[in-house]
Amino acid sequence: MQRSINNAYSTSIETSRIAQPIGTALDRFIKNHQDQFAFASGELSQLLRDIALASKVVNREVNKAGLIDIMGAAGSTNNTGDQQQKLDVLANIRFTRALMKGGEVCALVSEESESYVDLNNEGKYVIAIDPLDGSSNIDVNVSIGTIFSIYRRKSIAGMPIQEEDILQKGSDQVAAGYILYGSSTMLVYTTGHGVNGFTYEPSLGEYFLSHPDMQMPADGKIYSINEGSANSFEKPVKDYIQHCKDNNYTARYIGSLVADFHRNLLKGGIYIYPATAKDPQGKLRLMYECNALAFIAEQAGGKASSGKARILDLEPRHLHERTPFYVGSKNMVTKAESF
Ligand SMILES: O=P(O)(O)OC[C@H]1O[C@](O)(COP(=O)(O)O)[C@@H](O)[C@@H]1O
Repeated sequence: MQRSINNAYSTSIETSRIAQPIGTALDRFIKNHQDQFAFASGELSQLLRDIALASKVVNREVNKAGLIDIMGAAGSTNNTGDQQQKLDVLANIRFTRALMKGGEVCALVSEESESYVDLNNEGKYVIAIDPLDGSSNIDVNVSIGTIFSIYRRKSIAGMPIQEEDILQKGSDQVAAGYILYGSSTMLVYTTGHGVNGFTYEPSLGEYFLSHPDMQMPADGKIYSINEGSANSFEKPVKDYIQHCKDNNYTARYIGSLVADFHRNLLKGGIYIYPATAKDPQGKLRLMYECNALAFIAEQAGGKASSGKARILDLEPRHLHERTPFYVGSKNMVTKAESF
């Protein structure tokens, strides 16, 4: 692909990947993108704006978490037995409220809710969200994130929500993304036409295009896995880790999925959360952690696998289903699978 002379612009690979200058405000970017699609109703655009707005509120809470009594455990556990952090609960409330008010979403699947939440029966979209991922890092001021997947409902708007609306394969996503609350706050998302990253400018309260048309290097030298659980890894995983060490790869593991994924997206690398004795199905949840990152990885030229199958082809059987997760640079994931 021949990059345009002025690198400030992302050159269009397909007509649907649109050229927009770095610094374009998110709102403008979404509008320009929508204009590419004659029949676009604007509801998906508004939904993306609602998510961006809620993330600004959550970002403000995260940034001042140390000052207000929002640190630490909420004293409750979520449906998969994770100790809920106060910020988890708050983030869940913020996103649920924003999506309820917006009106585009008929049902919400959240890590923090046992079953899905009916929002607006007339809504055309279903959203699966991990409001605050990596929450065990909140108290120690390590980067955390929000992960979201957007699907079009299958049943007719206005009708009661059906299981087919909720349990959709990752390949049915119409959009997906994450917000990284790190040294700077970034929103990275795809609507199936490439991946773009926006950096939040708090003094202006707006996201601006900073990483157009993100491409994941096909190869890398970074592997991200919690080797603390290595004793219970299956042999293929142990062999792949040894392969990484034999090739002098660098081990990097923040223990915050969005932060580890984002680094590998930019630099090349592989993130692995395999099956372990403690989590025989892996720890990460298919519907609101893995599907979104798999969609982004593939849209950026990377790959995502359960070790045996393409993540986006997995049929979810229940809301909080877990899966082993291998995601990152295409050749590294293929190599890991070969073991
Ligand atoms: O501590 P472990 O077992 O390595 O797990 C860390 C992983 O779990 C997560 O924290 C996900 O769990 P939460 O969504 O409950 O935070 C990921 O962000 C991270 O990559």
